[in-house]
Amino acid sequence: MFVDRVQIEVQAGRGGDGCMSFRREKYIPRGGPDGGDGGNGGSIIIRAEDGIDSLSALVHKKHWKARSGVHGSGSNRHGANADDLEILVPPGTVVRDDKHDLLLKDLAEPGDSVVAAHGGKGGKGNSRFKSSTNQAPREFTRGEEGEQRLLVFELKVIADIGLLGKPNAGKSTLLSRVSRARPEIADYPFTTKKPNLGIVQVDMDRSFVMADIPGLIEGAASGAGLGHEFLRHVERTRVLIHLVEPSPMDGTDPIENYRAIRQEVEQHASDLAARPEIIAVSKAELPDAPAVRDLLAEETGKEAILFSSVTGQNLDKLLARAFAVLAEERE
Ligand SMILES: Nc1nc2c(ncn2[C@@H]2O[C@H](COP(=O)(O)OP(=O)(O)OP(=O)(O)O)[C@@H](O)[C@H]2O)c(=O)[nH]1
Ligand SMILES: [Mg+2]
Repeated sequence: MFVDRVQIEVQAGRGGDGCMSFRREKYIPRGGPDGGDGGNGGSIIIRAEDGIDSLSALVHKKHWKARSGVHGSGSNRHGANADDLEILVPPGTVVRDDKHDLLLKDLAEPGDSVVAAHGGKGGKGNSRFKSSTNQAPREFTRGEEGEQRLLVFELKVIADIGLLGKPNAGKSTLLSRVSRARPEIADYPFTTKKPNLGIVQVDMDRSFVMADIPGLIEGAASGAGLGHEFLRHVERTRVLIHLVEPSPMDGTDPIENYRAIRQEVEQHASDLAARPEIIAVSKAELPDAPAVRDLLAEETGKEAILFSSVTGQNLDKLLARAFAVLAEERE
Protein backbone atom coordinates (compact mmCIF):
# COMPACT_ATOMS: atom_id res chain seq x y z
CA MET A 1 0.00 0.00 0.00
CA PHE A 2 1.34 3.42 -0.93
CA VAL A 3 0.57 5.77 1.94
CA ASP A 4 1.31 9.42 1.29
CA ARG A 5 -0.77 11.17 3.93
CA VAL A 6 -1.03 10.33 7.61
CA GLN A 7 -2.50 12.15 10.57
CA ILE A 8 -1.20 11.50 14.08
CA GLU A 9 -1.52 13.06 17.51
CA VAL A 10 1.59 13.88 19.47
CA GLN A 11 1.91 14.78 23.11
CA ALA A 12 5.21 16.04 24.48
CA GLY A 13 6.18 15.07 28.03
CA ARG A 14 5.18 17.09 31.07
CA GLY A 15 7.90 18.75 33.09
CA GLY A 16 8.68 17.24 36.49
CA ASP A 17 7.45 19.25 39.52
CA GLY A 18 9.82 21.26 41.62
CA CYS A 19 10.24 19.92 45.15
CA MET A 20 9.28 21.51 48.46
CA SER A 21 11.66 20.31 51.11
CA PHE A 22 13.78 21.46 54.08
CA ARG A 23 17.13 20.22 55.21
CA ARG A 24 16.91 18.69 58.66
CA GLU A 25 19.90 19.98 60.51
CA LYS A 26 19.90 20.12 64.29
CA TYR A 27 21.41 23.57 64.66
CA ILE A 28 19.01 25.24 62.22
CA PRO A 29 15.63 24.95 63.88
CA ARG A 30 13.57 24.96 60.72
CA GLY A 31 16.25 23.80 58.33
CA GLY A 32 17.19 25.39 54.99
CA PRO A 33 15.14 24.96 51.84
CA ASP A 34 16.66 22.26 49.61
CA GLY A 35 13.94 21.18 47.17
CA GLY A 36 15.42 20.59 43.69
CA ASP A 37 13.96 21.49 40.29
CA GLY A 38 11.98 19.09 38.15
CA GLY A 39 13.41 17.75 34.89
CA ASN A 40 12.11 18.82 31.47
CA GLY A 41 9.58 16.67 29.66
CA GLY A 42 10.63 14.96 26.43
CA SER A 43 9.94 16.74 23.14
CA ILE A 44 8.58 15.11 20.00
CA ILE A 45 11.01 15.31 17.13
CA ILE A 46 10.28 14.36 13.55
CA ARG A 47 13.31 13.35 11.53
CA ALA A 48 13.75 12.32 7.91
CA GLU A 49 15.92 9.26 7.53
CA ASP A 50 17.36 7.47 4.55
CA GLY A 51 16.01 3.99 3.97
CA ILE A 52 12.51 4.78 5.18
CA ASP A 53 10.44 4.98 2.04
CA SER A 54 6.84 5.28 3.11
CA LEU A 55 4.60 6.55 5.86
CA SER A 56 2.83 3.21 6.19
CA ALA A 57 4.50 2.42 9.52
CA LEU A 58 2.62 5.36 11.03
CA VAL A 59 -0.79 4.19 9.92
CA HIS A 60 -1.10 1.86 12.89
CA LYS A 61 0.17 4.17 15.59
CA LYS A 62 -1.92 7.31 15.87
CA HIS A 63 -0.87 8.55 19.30
CA TRP A 64 2.69 9.31 20.31
CA LYS A 65 3.61 10.45 23.79
CA ALA A 66 7.00 11.47 25.11
CA ARG A 67 7.89 10.77 28.75
CA SER A 68 7.56 13.21 31.59
CA GLY A 69 10.50 14.77 33.39
CA VAL A 70 11.34 13.40 36.83
CA HIS A 71 10.23 15.45 39.85
CA GLY A 72 12.88 17.27 41.81
CA SER A 73 13.75 15.97 45.28
CA GLY A 74 15.41 16.98 48.53
CA SER A 75 19.07 17.80 48.97
CA ASN A 76 18.73 19.97 45.86
CA ARG A 77 18.47 16.97 43.57
CA HIS A 78 17.42 18.00 40.06
CA GLY A 79 14.98 15.58 38.45
CA ALA A 80 16.26 13.96 35.25
CA ASN A 81 15.19 15.38 31.89
CA ALA A 82 13.14 12.91 29.86
CA ASP A 83 14.51 11.70 26.52
CA ASP A 84 13.00 13.19 23.39
CA LEU A 85 10.86 10.91 21.29
CA GLU A 86 11.88 10.67 17.65
CA ILE A 87 9.51 9.76 14.86
CA LEU A 88 11.28 8.74 11.66
CA VAL A 89 9.81 9.57 8.28
CA PRO A 90 11.02 9.35 4.68
CA PRO A 91 12.91 12.29 3.18
CA GLY A 92 10.38 14.35 1.25
CA THR A 93 7.86 14.44 4.09
CA VAL A 94 6.12 17.74 4.77
CA VAL A 95 5.03 18.19 8.39
CA ARG A 96 2.00 20.37 9.13
CA ASP A 97 0.01 21.28 12.19
CA ASP A 98 -3.46 20.23 11.10
CA LYS A 99 -5.49 22.24 13.58
CA HIS A 100 -3.90 25.55 12.67
CA ASP A 101 -3.09 24.65 9.08
CA LEU A 102 0.49 25.63 9.73
CA LEU A 103 3.53 24.40 7.87
CA LEU A 104 6.05 23.18 10.45
CA LYS A 105 8.75 22.00 8.09
CA ASP A 106 9.54 20.44 4.77
CA LEU A 107 11.89 17.58 5.62
CA ALA A 108 13.39 17.35 2.17
CA GLU A 109 16.78 15.81 2.93
CA PRO A 110 17.85 12.89 5.10
CA GLY A 111 18.81 14.21 8.54
CA ASP A 112 16.41 17.18 8.39
CA SER A 113 14.37 17.41 11.58
CA VAL A 114 11.86 19.55 13.41
CA VAL A 115 10.66 19.78 17.01
CA ALA A 116 6.94 19.19 16.52
CA ALA A 117 5.96 19.52 20.18
CA HIS A 118 8.09 20.95 22.97
CA GLY A 119 8.36 19.15 26.27
CA GLY A 120 7.14 21.02 29.34
CA LYS A 121 9.77 22.81 31.42
CA GLY A 122 10.49 21.35 34.81
CA GLY A 123 9.17 23.22 37.87
CA LYS A 124 11.34 25.08 40.38
CA GLY A 125 12.14 23.64 43.77
CA ASN A 126 11.64 25.73 46.89
CA SER A 127 15.37 26.35 47.31
CA ARG A 128 15.09 28.73 44.33
CA PHE A 129 12.67 30.97 46.19
CA LYS A 130 14.93 31.69 49.11
CA SER A 131 15.54 35.40 49.62
CA SER A 132 16.91 37.76 52.28
CA THR A 133 13.45 38.19 53.71
CA ASN A 134 12.31 34.59 53.36
CA GLN A 135 14.80 31.97 54.41
CA ALA A 136 12.27 29.16 54.47
CA PRO A 137 10.01 29.53 51.42
CA ARG A 138 7.27 26.99 51.01
CA GLU A 139 6.91 28.08 47.42
CA PHE A 140 7.68 25.81 44.46
CA THR A 141 6.27 25.43 40.94
CA ARG A 142 4.82 22.48 39.10
CA GLY A 143 6.17 21.25 35.78
CA GLU A 144 4.58 22.68 32.63
CA GLU A 145 2.39 20.59 30.42
CA GLY A 146 4.01 19.33 27.21
CA GLU A 147 2.70 20.68 23.90
CA GLN A 148 0.07 18.68 22.14
CA ARG A 149 -0.43 18.76 18.40
CA LEU A 150 -2.36 17.18 15.62
CA LEU A 151 0.18 16.56 12.87
CA VAL A 152 -0.24 15.71 9.25
CA PHE A 153 2.58 14.16 7.29
CA GLU A 154 2.45 14.44 3.53
CA LEU A 155 4.94 12.62 1.40
CA LYS A 156 5.84 14.15 -1.91
CA VAL A 157 6.84 11.65 -4.52
CA ILE A 158 10.43 11.98 -5.57
CA ALA A 159 10.94 11.01 -9.17
CA ASP A 160 13.13 12.04 -12.07
CA ILE A 161 10.35 12.41 -14.57
CA GLY A 162 6.77 13.37 -13.80
CA LEU A 163 3.91 12.76 -16.21
CA LEU A 164 1.66 15.75 -16.38
CA GLY A 165 -1.64 16.05 -18.19
CA LYS A 166 -5.39 16.10 -18.15
CA PRO A 167 -7.29 13.01 -17.01
CA ASN A 168 -7.39 10.31 -19.68
CA ALA A 169 -4.35 11.67 -21.54
CA GLY A 170 -2.67 8.26 -21.39
CA LYS A 171 -0.21 8.81 -18.53
CA SER A 172 -0.72 5.49 -16.78
CA THR A 173 -0.66 3.62 -20.07
CA LEU A 174 2.71 5.17 -20.89
CA LEU A 175 4.16 4.24 -17.49
CA SER A 176 2.94 0.65 -17.82
CA ARG A 177 4.39 0.41 -21.31
CA VAL A 178 7.90 1.60 -20.41
CA SER A 179 8.29 0.17 -16.89
CA ARG A 180 7.18 -2.79 -14.81
CA ALA A 181 4.70 -0.66 -12.89
CA ARG A 182 1.11 -1.79 -13.31
CA PRO A 183 -1.10 1.22 -12.69
CA GLU A 184 -4.81 0.99 -13.31
CA ILE A 185 -5.85 2.11 -16.79
CA ALA A 186 -9.36 2.95 -17.93
CA ASP A 187 -11.22 5.06 -20.44
CA TYR A 188 -12.66 7.42 -17.87
CA PRO A 189 -11.09 10.41 -16.11
CA PHE A 190 -9.45 10.23 -12.66
CA THR A 191 -8.59 6.56 -12.89
CA THR A 192 -5.33 7.31 -11.12
CA LYS A 193 -5.83 8.63 -7.59
CA LYS A 194 -2.39 8.03 -6.14
CA PRO A 195 0.93 8.47 -7.88
CA ASN A 196 2.60 5.37 -9.25
CA LEU A 197 6.32 5.04 -9.66
CA GLY A 198 8.16 2.94 -12.20
CA ILE A 199 11.78 2.44 -13.14
CA VAL A 200 12.43 3.04 -16.81
CA GLN A 201 15.44 1.25 -18.23
CA VAL A 202 16.45 3.21 -21.33
CA ASP A 203 19.29 0.78 -22.06
CA MET A 204 21.91 -1.25 -20.17
CA ASP A 205 23.27 1.61 -18.13
CA ARG A 206 20.71 4.36 -18.33
CA SER A 207 17.60 4.38 -16.16
CA PHE A 208 15.34 6.82 -14.37
CA VAL A 209 12.29 6.89 -12.13
CA MET A 210 9.02 7.95 -13.73
CA ALA A 211 5.97 9.06 -11.77
CA ASP A 212 2.45 8.74 -13.10
CA ILE A 213 0.49 11.48 -11.44
CA PRO A 214 -3.29 11.80 -11.21
CA GLY A 215 -4.80 13.94 -13.96
CA LEU A 216 -5.14 17.67 -13.43
CA ILE A 217 -8.08 19.87 -14.32
CA GLU A 218 -8.70 23.57 -14.52
CA GLY A 219 -8.71 25.12 -11.07
CA ALA A 220 -6.26 22.52 -9.74
CA ALA A 221 -4.02 25.25 -8.34
CA SER A 222 -6.90 26.46 -6.22
CA GLY A 223 -7.82 22.97 -5.13
CA ALA A 224 -10.26 21.66 -7.74
CA GLY A 225 -10.24 17.90 -8.25
CA LEU A 226 -7.75 17.39 -5.40
CA GLY A 227 -5.47 19.67 -7.36
CA HIS A 228 -3.27 20.69 -4.42
CA GLU A 229 -2.61 17.09 -3.55
CA PHE A 230 -1.68 16.16 -7.08
CA LEU A 231 0.41 19.22 -7.83
CA ARG A 232 2.44 18.65 -4.71
CA HIS A 233 3.69 15.38 -6.18
CA VAL A 234 4.74 17.10 -9.37
CA GLU A 235 6.87 19.46 -7.30
CA ARG A 236 9.35 16.73 -6.52
CA THR A 237 10.08 15.71 -10.07
CA ARG A 238 13.01 17.09 -12.02
CA VAL A 239 11.63 17.01 -15.52
CA LEU A 240 8.05 17.01 -16.72
CA ILE A 241 6.57 15.21 -19.66
CA HIS A 242 3.36 17.03 -20.50
CA LEU A 243 1.00 14.64 -22.24
CA VAL A 244 -1.60 16.09 -24.56
CA GLU A 245 -4.38 13.88 -25.88
CA PRO A 246 -5.24 14.68 -29.54
CA SER A 247 -9.00 13.91 -29.50
CA PRO A 248 -10.43 14.17 -26.00
CA MET A 249 -13.70 12.32 -25.46
CA ASP A 250 -15.20 15.36 -23.77
CA GLY A 251 -14.78 17.35 -26.98
CA THR A 252 -12.33 19.85 -25.44
CA ASP A 253 -9.63 21.44 -27.55
CA PRO A 254 -6.18 19.86 -27.08
CA ILE A 255 -4.32 23.16 -27.34
CA GLU A 256 -6.65 24.77 -24.82
CA ASN A 257 -6.06 21.79 -22.55
CA TYR A 258 -2.33 22.26 -22.80
CA ARG A 259 -2.67 25.93 -21.89
CA ALA A 260 -4.98 25.17 -18.98
CA ILE A 261 -2.55 22.73 -17.39
CA ARG A 262 0.36 25.12 -17.88
CA GLN A 263 -1.63 27.80 -16.16
CA GLU A 264 -2.34 25.59 -13.17
CA VAL A 265 1.33 24.69 -12.88
CA GLU A 266 2.32 28.33 -13.02
CA GLN A 267 -0.21 29.29 -10.38
CA HIS A 268 0.75 26.49 -8.03
CA ALA A 269 4.37 27.18 -7.23
CA SER A 270 6.85 29.51 -8.77
CA ASP A 271 9.69 27.08 -9.41
CA LEU A 272 7.48 24.36 -10.81
CA ALA A 273 6.76 26.37 -13.93
CA ALA A 274 10.47 26.73 -14.63
CA ARG A 275 11.02 22.96 -14.57
CA PRO A 276 12.06 21.57 -17.99
CA GLU A 277 9.04 20.31 -19.87
CA ILE A 278 8.93 17.85 -22.73
CA ILE A 279 5.79 18.21 -24.78
CA ALA A 280 4.31 14.97 -26.07
CA VAL A 281 1.17 14.18 -28.02
CA SER A 282 -0.20 10.77 -27.02
CA LYS A 283 -2.31 8.31 -29.02
CA ALA A 284 -0.35 8.97 -32.23
CA GLU A 285 -2.41 6.56 -34.32
CA LEU A 286 -5.54 8.70 -33.97
CA PRO A 287 -6.24 10.74 -37.12
CA ASP A 288 -6.00 14.19 -35.50
CA ALA A 289 -2.71 13.51 -33.75
CA PRO A 290 -0.20 14.91 -36.33
CA ALA A 291 -2.16 18.16 -36.70
CA VAL A 292 -2.27 18.60 -32.92
CA ARG A 293 1.47 18.05 -32.78
CA ASP A 294 2.05 20.83 -35.32
CA LEU A 295 -0.28 23.23 -33.54
CA LEU A 296 1.45 22.58 -30.21
CA ALA A 297 4.87 23.15 -31.73
CA GLU A 298 3.61 26.42 -33.12
CA GLU A 299 2.06 27.39 -29.78
CA THR A 300 5.16 26.65 -27.72
CA GLY A 301 8.02 27.13 -30.14
CA LYS A 302 9.30 23.73 -29.02
CA GLU A 303 9.24 20.32 -30.61
CA ALA A 304 6.25 18.19 -29.66
CA ILE A 305 6.88 14.45 -29.76
CA LEU A 306 4.12 12.37 -31.25
CA PHE A 307 4.03 8.90 -29.67
CA SER A 308 1.75 5.96 -29.03
CA SER A 309 1.78 3.57 -26.11
CA VAL A 310 -0.36 1.22 -28.19
CA THR A 311 1.70 0.94 -31.38
CA GLY A 312 5.00 1.81 -29.72
CA GLN A 313 5.64 4.61 -32.21
CA ASN A 314 8.34 7.05 -31.02
CA LEU A 315 8.51 5.58 -27.52
CA ASP A 316 12.29 5.23 -27.89
CA LYS A 317 12.55 8.82 -28.99
CA LEU A 318 10.49 10.06 -26.04
CA LEU A 319 12.57 8.12 -23.51
CA ALA A 320 15.88 9.16 -25.07
CA ARG A 321 14.75 12.79 -24.95
CA ALA A 322 13.65 12.42 -21.35
CA PHE A 323 16.98 10.95 -20.39
CA ALA A 324 18.94 13.66 -22.20
CA VAL A 325 17.03 16.50 -20.51
CA LEU A 326 17.39 14.74 -17.18
CA ALA A 327 21.15 14.33 -17.64
CA GLU A 328 21.38 18.06 -18.30
CA GLU A 329 19.36 18.77 -15.15
CA ARG A 330 21.54 16.52 -13.03
CA GLU A 331 24.65 18.46 -14.05
N1 LIG B 1 -5.54 4.73 -29.01
C1 LIG B 1 -4.79 4.88 -27.92
N2 LIG B 1 -5.38 4.87 -26.72
C2 LIG B 1 -4.60 5.04 -25.64
C3 LIG B 1 -3.20 5.23 -25.75
N3 LIG B 1 -2.69 5.40 -24.50
C4 LIG B 1 -3.75 5.32 -23.65
N4 LIG B 1 -4.90 5.10 -24.34
C5 LIG B 1 -6.25 4.97 -23.75
O1 LIG B 1 -6.65 6.17 -23.11
C6 LIG B 1 -7.46 5.90 -21.97
C7 LIG B 1 -6.88 6.58 -20.75
O2 LIG B 1 -5.61 6.02 -20.45
P1 LIG B 1 -4.93 6.18 -19.01
O3 LIG B 1 -3.52 5.70 -19.18
O4 LIG B 1 -5.75 5.54 -17.95
O5 LIG B 1 -4.98 7.75 -18.86
P2 LIG B 1 -4.47 8.65 -17.62
O6 LIG B 1 -3.86 9.86 -18.22
O7 LIG B 1 -3.63 7.83 -16.73
O8 LIG B 1 -5.83 9.03 -16.96
P3 LIG B 1 -6.15 9.45 -15.41
O9 LIG B 1 -5.50 8.46 -14.54
O10 LIG B 1 -7.61 9.41 -15.35
O11 LIG B 1 -5.61 10.83 -15.26
C8 LIG B 1 -7.48 4.38 -21.82
O12 LIG B 1 -8.69 3.93 -22.39
C9 LIG B 1 -6.29 3.93 -22.65
O13 LIG B 1 -6.47 2.62 -23.16
C10 LIG B 1 -2.60 5.22 -27.06
O14 LIG B 1 -1.40 5.36 -27.27
N5 LIG B 1 -3.45 5.02 -28.10
MG1 LIG C 1 -3.91 7.31 -14.84
